[in-house]
Amino acid sequence: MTLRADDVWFRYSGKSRWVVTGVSLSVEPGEVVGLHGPSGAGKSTLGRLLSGILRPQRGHVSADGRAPRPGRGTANPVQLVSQHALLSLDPLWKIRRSLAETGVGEDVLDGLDPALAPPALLDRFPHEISGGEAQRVNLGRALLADPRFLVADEITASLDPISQVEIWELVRAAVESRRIGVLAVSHDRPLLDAVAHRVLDFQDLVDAPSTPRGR
Ligand SMILES: Nc1ncnc2c1ncn2[C@@H]1O[C@H](COP(=O)(O)OP(=O)(O)OP(=O)(O)O)[C@@H](O)[C@H]1O
Repeated sequence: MTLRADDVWFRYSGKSRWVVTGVSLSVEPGEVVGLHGPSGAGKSTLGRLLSGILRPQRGHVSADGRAPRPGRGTANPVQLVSQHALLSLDPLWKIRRSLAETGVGEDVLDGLDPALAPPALLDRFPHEISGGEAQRVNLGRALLADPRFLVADEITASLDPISQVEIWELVRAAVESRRIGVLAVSHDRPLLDAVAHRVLDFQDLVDAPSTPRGR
């Protein structure tokens, strides 16, 4: 079971520049791989490709040999968690309902690991919780979907230091107890050095020519 990108090329429209140019990488179960690079390089785009939200125009993405697909009845084995936790939560739904969206019954949530479904937050709306709490809920929702891989895109970029530590402890616990693989995307190199087993530089992954051969 490996999350793989094989010679992946992507651009947002036919006339725009290629954002992801010939990228190959792999993430193994139980491994945290850091992805570092400057703003605008294409890290988030690669994260969306790896979680199946975007499809490459060339090359392949696979998790356990199959393309990850969000929203096809069964839970996506590659869950994406992004920086903007509050935007990921429906403002009209209580946290309980957002977490239950993963397929866990709303009534079952009270008995689950409080780290994933914090009891004090379940009956609040998103506007009634802090940014750190929202990111904890967002991460809990991704983990309740029982993924094999997590793409964590700047998940603590806008949080205070204590919330940052709490969130990364939760990720590391999931890596160790469930052996999920994590791609941790950030432009904060010291953070990646602290949380990842190895760190890739986006610039080292991209193919030198800015268009795929044969086009
Ligand atoms: N939905 C979109 N439509 C068109 N272009 C986009 C879209 N999303 C991103 N881009 C462009 O793709 C390029 C890469 O963006 P991306 O968000 O992947 O970079 P990033 O490395 O994650 O940057 P940051 O660290 O600032 O989040 C940028 O030039 C951006 O303007």
